Amino acid sequence: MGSASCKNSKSATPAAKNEEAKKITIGVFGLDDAGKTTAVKAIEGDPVKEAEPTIGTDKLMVPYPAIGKGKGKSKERIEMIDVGGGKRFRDRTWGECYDKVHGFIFVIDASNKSRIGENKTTLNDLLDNSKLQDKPVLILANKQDKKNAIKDEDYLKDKLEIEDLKHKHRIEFCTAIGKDKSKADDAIRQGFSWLIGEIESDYQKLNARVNKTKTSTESKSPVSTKKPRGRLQSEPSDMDDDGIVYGKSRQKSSSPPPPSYRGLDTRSSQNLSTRLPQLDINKSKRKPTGYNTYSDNDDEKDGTNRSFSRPNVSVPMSDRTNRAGSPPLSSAAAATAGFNKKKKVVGTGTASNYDLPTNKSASNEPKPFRSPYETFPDEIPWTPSSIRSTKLDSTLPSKTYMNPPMISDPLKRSVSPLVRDSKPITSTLPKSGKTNDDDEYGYKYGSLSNDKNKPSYPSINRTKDDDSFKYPSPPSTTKPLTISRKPLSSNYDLDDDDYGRKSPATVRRSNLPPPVATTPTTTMTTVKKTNRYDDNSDNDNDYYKRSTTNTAKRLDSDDDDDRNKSKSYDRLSDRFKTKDDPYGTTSKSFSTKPKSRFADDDDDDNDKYKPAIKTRPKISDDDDDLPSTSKYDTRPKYGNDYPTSSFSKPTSRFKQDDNDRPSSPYRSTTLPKYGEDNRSTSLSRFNNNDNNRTSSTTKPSTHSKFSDDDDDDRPSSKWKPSTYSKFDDDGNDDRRPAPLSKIPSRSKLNEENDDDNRSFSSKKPSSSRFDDDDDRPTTLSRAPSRSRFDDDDDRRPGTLTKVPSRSKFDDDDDDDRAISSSRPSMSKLGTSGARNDYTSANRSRTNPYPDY
Ligand SMILES: Nc1nc2c(ncn2[C@@H]2O[C@H](COP(=O)(O)OP(=O)(O)OP(=O)(O)O)[C@@H](O)[C@H]2O)c(=O)[nH]1
Ligand SMILES: [Mg+2]
Repeated sequence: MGSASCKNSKSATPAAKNEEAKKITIGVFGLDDAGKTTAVKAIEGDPVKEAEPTIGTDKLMVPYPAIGKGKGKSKERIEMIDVGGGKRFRDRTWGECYDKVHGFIFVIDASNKSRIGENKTTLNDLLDNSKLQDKPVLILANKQDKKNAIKDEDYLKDKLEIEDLKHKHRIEFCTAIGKDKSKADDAIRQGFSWLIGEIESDYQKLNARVNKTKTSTESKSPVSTKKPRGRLQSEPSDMDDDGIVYGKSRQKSSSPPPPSYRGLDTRSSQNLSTRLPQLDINKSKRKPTGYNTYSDNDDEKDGTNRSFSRPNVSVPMSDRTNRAGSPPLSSAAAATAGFNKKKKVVGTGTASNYDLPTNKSASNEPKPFRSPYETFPDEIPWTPSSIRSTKLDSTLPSKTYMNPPMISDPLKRSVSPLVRDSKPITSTLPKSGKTNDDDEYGYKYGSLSNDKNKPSYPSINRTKDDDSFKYPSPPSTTKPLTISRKPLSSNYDLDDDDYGRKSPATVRRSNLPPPVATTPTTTMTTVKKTNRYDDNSDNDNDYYKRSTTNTAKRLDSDDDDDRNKSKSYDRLSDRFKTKDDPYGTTSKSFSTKPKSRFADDDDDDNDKYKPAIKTRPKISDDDDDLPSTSKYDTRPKYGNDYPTSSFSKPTSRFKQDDNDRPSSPYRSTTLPKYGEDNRSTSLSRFNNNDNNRTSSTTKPSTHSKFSDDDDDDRPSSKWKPSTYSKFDDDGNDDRRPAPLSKIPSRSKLNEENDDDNRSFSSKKPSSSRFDDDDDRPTTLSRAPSRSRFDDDDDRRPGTLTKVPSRSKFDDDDDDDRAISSSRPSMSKLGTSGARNDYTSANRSRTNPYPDY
């Protein structure tokens, strides 16, 4: 049994001018997995139960059937051309065999009704082909051993649309797999005998055609001999080139065009024949993986349940898994197909190019969608916080947080935690108002150095955002402070002012001894904090936490700082100067800080800070929440954000929060460390003023002083308590992952929030922008605009983004009040209408400076 291509078979098929030397060639066609090879093996007298998928074409010699005219001529052999049924083969290699066969067999998997249409199309294409017309065809309805196999001839004819077929044909219902090793299925044998008999009956004519094609130029371009479909439709003539009358005039206006015409593969067999390298079956078999002849479209469409246990077969999985039997293409197969297809499309169609996709597709494993992120183990954006936190815990060394290098870092020592507060007056948000997290992060961290060159964020936008944040409620009369400030001073200015006022606490903080001792604590705190927020589902949570009544400003500033750390430095000095900042020292140190530091925050590249960053891996978990690229970068941002957010919460909450906090484990750890300093400071501050609180929180998280890690760590310890408590009360816990959230009414809150947000957004023109954010699942929404955060909230269950938005904050507060019984004062604010009241109340309560 030979295995050679059709072209090679020419030389192997002698001319049959002599009756004694008559040679008959039979083509065996059919879809993949139909049982062609199995049937051939049965005819050969070597039935098999499992045949290998055929790649390209295969040839073998079978004896004349025991019955029929051939009986007694055992010495002669019938050449069987067994073709691969995959679509790629249908399109490329089948046509090369049409003119070489005296008759053909079409095998159908009668048990696979899902492919009956494909069978119909394929069969009709064959019948329409001029090279096959007038040639007898044996249709084997195979796999009759299967219960669902089509057993009715009329039904099958109807499905195949061959009811009126005048072609010499016969249908046999058979089972090709070998039940009896000694002989083939009777139906197959009988059918094959019939076929041979028909060929022999018209052998001269048929053989003349075969011989003619051997010498004709047409044989070199099989498709050229294929009758155009239009001709078939327009010309009912059944006469072919040889004057043979076809049994049926096939006008199938309703039937789809042949595969090569259907545009499924624009590379028709003709084109492919000129473009593709000659298929080398042997070569293919020697190299099980990566057949050069495989095309993207091959077989992918063909579903199949076939299990390929054939060891030596090198058929790509995409080919094998799509055999008849499984109608739809599996997602994996589809992905693979698409993958291969793209690769194949690329290139000039040279042989080498065709090899590319094949070789690469040898690993037909579909690529993960986020493969680009795979390299960042910490970037699993939506990993359950519980897992992450656990991971962090396990990974966190107990005392390794004492990061000697960090401590030794003069910058970190010198920089006061308040640096965070010193924010650039001008924030640089993307002009376009991008809300894409990736962009944002990249903007912030990835290309921070480049940000300077970028156009600064329009002050108008920023003002809007700030306004929205600062004044969650309509610019109520109650708060002249916020209103007046808004126009008068930039957001940062406002912050500065707040700072200065809050500064008592802040000052104390700044005066606190260098973070040498606290640094480790800070780090640790950061980690915990991160976990906690991670639990809360990421950035959004952080924002949420921030989202206190008046926090908006700070959030904005924080956001800006995060984005434009480098810029902020430059402007810090100015800011402090103008603002009469009691932290001039801090500002100086901050300004003096090298950008590299920020760069470090951004990229972690800074060796200088790396020691401190040791804890980063942990921190990175926080980053996991962020789908965007910046793993570590995000952290500093959070750190900053947190402090800001912590702002609005009253001190009383803070205490509650400590108890209520789901992430208490961290707290306990962090709080003691910070200790003493942070707490006392923050508490006192908070007691006095919500704003102060914000400052306190923010300070620890200041970027400038602390590296990213530092920032994170610090703020966490201090601000956490306040933030937590607040959020807990507010119901921000809802955002947090389930394990942490203690608030039962989370869903409710979310809903309410969502509703509120919508309404709110609708009110404000800026909301549209945020609507856009809805589309973006990522956290970009950090932008101060509230609507955006609202959107984010909707999208991200546990995201931080909500925090900054005023409306949301209001909503949260309302919700919290309504829900949380723990805070009686808040409960009264339960309704949305109470927002204003609540806000005002907060202001009155929290704002120590009514004049503002
Ligand atoms: N149950 C059952 N399975 C069969 C029968 N004939 C073939 N098969 C199985 O169907 C699968 C495909 O058989 P093949 O002979 O390789 O089919 P093919 O048409 O040659 O497939 P390609 O070479 O890929 O075009 C194998 O697993 C066979 O064992 C049959 O009559 N009954
Ligand atoms: Mg086969």
